[in-house]
Amino acid sequence: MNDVTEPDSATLAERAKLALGKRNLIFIGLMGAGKSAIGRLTAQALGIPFVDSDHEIERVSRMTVSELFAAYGEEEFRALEARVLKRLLRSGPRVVSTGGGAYINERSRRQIKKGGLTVWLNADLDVLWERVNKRDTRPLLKTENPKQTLENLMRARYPIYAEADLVVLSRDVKKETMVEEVLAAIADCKKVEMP
Ligand SMILES: Nc1ncnc2c1ncn2[C@@H]1O[C@H](COP(=O)(O)OP(=O)(O)O)[C@@H](O)[C@H]1O
Ligand SMILES: O=C(O)C1=C[C@@H](OP(=O)(O)O)[C@@H](O)[C@H](O)C1
Ligand SMILES: [Mg+2]
Repeated sequence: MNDVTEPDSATLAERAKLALGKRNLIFIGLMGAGKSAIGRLTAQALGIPFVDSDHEIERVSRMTVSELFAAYGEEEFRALEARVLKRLLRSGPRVVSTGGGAYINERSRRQIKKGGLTVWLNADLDVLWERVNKRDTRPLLKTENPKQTLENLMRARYPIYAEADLVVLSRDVKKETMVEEVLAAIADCKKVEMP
């Protein structure tokens, strides 16, 4: 028999890394989708650096995301986020987890699209809610009815997230399973890296 029928001896992570090439892998999606957690584990599996844009924003500003929203408002936060993302995406390959609103901002979205391969962690409302209601670190959810706010954000944002190169369904399975699905999506990605 010829080579075509032989099993691929390279591991999933190796195949994903090869397919990614020099591009960044950029996680997008709503709060609670798992961008920060799954992004970090995916970077480990790929053996490339990881950075979370919210952490980087907090590091350079020496303020938390909540403090930034309270002191300067969302518009200023988005401007800072766009500047930070531009710098983080300059060289690859690395895994970049963004905050949920980054891809919704036109300027950041342009940079993200230019900056690498995007993967949308798509999750349903109950999964997201179960995860985000345990913490109060998300200023946009400090409303009278945060679950309704989350649902409104889903309606407004999901058509935009859908522009991502890859989509993986985020749900209550082991994080390692999520990572494997992300790696498989990258490895199977037909979009060829441009030189
Ligand atoms: N597959 C998963 N199973 C269980 N918990 C998860 C999973 N993915 C993420 N989480 C948890 O959900 C919470 C939100 O995840 P996080 O990575 O902060 O999301 P995001 O950065 O998209 O807002 C964290 O406590 C994280 O550990
Ligand atoms: O959805 C958003 O607009 C935001 C999501 C947050 O990040 P996570 O998606 O990692 O929670 C953080 O950037 C900020 O609170 C705003
Ligand atoms: Mg996050």
